[in-house]
Amino acid sequence: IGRPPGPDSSLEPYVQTRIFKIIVIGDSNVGKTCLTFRFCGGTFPDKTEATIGVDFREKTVEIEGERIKVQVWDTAGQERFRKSMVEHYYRNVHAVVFVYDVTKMTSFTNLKTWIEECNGHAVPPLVPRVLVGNKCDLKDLIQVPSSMALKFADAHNMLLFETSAKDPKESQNVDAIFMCLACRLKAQRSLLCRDLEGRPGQPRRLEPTHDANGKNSCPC
Ligand SMILES: Nc1nc2c(ncn2[C@@H]2O[C@H](COP(=O)(O)OP(=O)(O)OP(=O)(O)O)[C@@H](O)[C@H]2O)c(=O)[nH]1
Ligand SMILES: [Mg+2]
Repeated sequence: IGRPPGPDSSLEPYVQTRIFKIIVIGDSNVGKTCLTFRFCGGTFPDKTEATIGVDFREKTVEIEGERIKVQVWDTAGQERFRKSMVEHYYRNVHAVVFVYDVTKMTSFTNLKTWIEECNGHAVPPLVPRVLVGNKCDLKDLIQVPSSMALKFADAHNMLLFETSAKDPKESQNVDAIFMCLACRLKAQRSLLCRDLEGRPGQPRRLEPTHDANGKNSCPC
């Protein structure tokens, strides 16, 4: 049982597009809005204002033939613009992207506060987290050495991406942040579905088993 090989339009009504909720967290001004804009819209915004509450952006991507909706929550970095929203950010989140600005050391040292906030909201350990150092185009102004960031990422079991929302040459790298998470989530969930399928009497509508190997083709 499962989905037959190849596309079959007669199955479409049964195959729901899955939605992965990914939140983007970090100090104000590190470039969360610009990074999410780059991923979802493909461009760097001319001008941004501090995010109030949350802005939703989304992009539908295809991973191994499955369409997945990546729903990106661009959160506010300023305390006064986020405090009433924090519970919503973390509810049913599938993955977390922590962002700092490579030209601003305080945005890096504050990461521990952001991680504490995340841990304080009972985000399950299976929820993947990645670390993003943004504004790498400002080469002469770098304050956070890669080695320091890498050490921190390792200690917190996160992958590190150093990139720039502004530099068009980096756009593939920005995409890779979200695609890597989407691939990981897909692989995780396919394993879960396979477990469910093994049990008698369980509905089998979700996903075929062959995706359990999806990990191998993940870009990271
Ligand atoms: N040079 C450079 N500037 C950037 C980059 N990304 C963002 N910026 C600039 O940094 C400033 C802040 O960017 P935002 O994306 O609005 O920052 P934010 O993290 O969303 O801030 P809050 O919404 O207040 O939390 C803007 O002036 C952007 O143009 C980048 O990769 N390189
Ligand atoms: Mg913003």
